[in-house]
Amino acid sequence: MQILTPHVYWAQRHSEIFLRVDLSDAKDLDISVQENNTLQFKAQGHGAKGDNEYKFSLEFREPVRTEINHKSTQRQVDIKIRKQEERWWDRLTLQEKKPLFLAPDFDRWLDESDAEMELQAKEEEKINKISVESRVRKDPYLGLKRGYLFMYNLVQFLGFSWIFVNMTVRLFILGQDSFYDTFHTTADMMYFCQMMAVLEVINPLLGLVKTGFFPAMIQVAGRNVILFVIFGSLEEMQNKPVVFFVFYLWSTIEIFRYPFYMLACISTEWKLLTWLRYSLWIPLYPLGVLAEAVAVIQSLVIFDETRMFSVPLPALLGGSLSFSYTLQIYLVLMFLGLFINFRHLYKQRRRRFRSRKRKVQ
Ligand SMILES: CCCCCCCCCCCCC/C=C/C(=O)SCCNC(=O)CCNC(=O)[C@H](O)C(C)(C)COP(=O)(O)OP(=O)(O)OC[C@H]1O[C@@H](n2cnc3c(N)ncnc32)[C@H](O)[C@@H]1OP(=O)(O)O
Repeated sequence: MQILTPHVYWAQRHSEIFLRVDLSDAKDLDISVQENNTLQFKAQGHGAKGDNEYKFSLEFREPVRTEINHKSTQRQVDIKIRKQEERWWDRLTLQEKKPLFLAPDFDRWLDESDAEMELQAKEEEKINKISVESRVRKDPYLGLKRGYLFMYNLVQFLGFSWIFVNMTVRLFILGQDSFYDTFHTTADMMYFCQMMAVLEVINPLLGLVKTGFFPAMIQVAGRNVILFVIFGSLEEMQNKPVVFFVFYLWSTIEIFRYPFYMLACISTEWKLLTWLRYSLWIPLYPLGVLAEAVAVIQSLVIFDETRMFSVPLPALLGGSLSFSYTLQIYLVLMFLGLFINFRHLYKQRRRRFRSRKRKVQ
């Protein structure tokens, strides 16, 4: 029996070499890497010259590991050999002249930069897998937390949408007259939503969201002072047009903010919604605080007249200290709060759009 050389096709990656030996139904395989860094191949099979014993040897360009991975199929023998060092080789063999039986395996062939990209993609995939696995392992309650947040955001979204739609419809039907009974038609829902919003201060404390505790506190406390103390406790304030402006400005941002959070809970993003969530506050926040300041100023006289919440003082000091003094201090705090939250939202906006830009690049 003649001993022949089969056709061998090769390709490489930074860490390994792939050889495809064109031999079908190969048996009695004897494949090894000798100490002189040479691959010895011998097998019985069906090749270009029919059934025969085929053999070849290849002295590699650089050291390889001696362990070999091979698989014989009906059509070919696949061999995988690991390089000793992860490096790109400019050719397979030590000898410069390519053996006649050797050719590139174009099914697997990649040039160096493509192989680097493939390597990078594999690395990224590995890192992503590890980070997802470790997140799931670290936090077995992730699903529960997301479910809770989704429901919370959904309820808030429905509440604020109801207020917004109700006010808009009344504005179209009644025109300016609708300004005067905003409180009586929407206050219950606003009470409900704003009481629920206390959870927005608790959520970051429990580590459920990445929001800063302080900005959330300023936001919730600021609104609740206006809603419960100024509008809720003074009947004289309840039919003033300022209620309309305050409620309308609050609900306008919330009908975009809560759906944005809902999508975040299911790892989804709508670009337009994200843009609205991180842009609408620019006009709405100062207008909202301005409307709230008008409400506080209008209430000062009423608190002075009714002496509601006034602090009793000895007769020598005038009998009582009107709550309006506290509110005057609060007015200053409001603009301080506006500054803190404006800066916070500005940073959030930059972070959000900068990271999106980076992802696009
Ligand atoms: C000692 C008491 C002092 C009191 C002093 C009071 C002074 C008061 C002065 C101020 C008064 C303000 C009154 C308010 C007026 C108005 O509202 S006017 C209308 C316009 N208003 C707005 O635009 C503000 C809307 N509100 C907010 O944006 C927030 O409440 C905020 C706290 C101010 C900022 O939000 P924040 O959560 O920090 O930013 P985000 O980028 O949206 O979120 C950060 C990450 O957290 C995730 N997340 C947050 N919440 C949730 C949630 N519920 N569900 C799911 N996920 C959530 C969010 O997705 C972000 O995650 P990443 O995208 O991965 O970063």
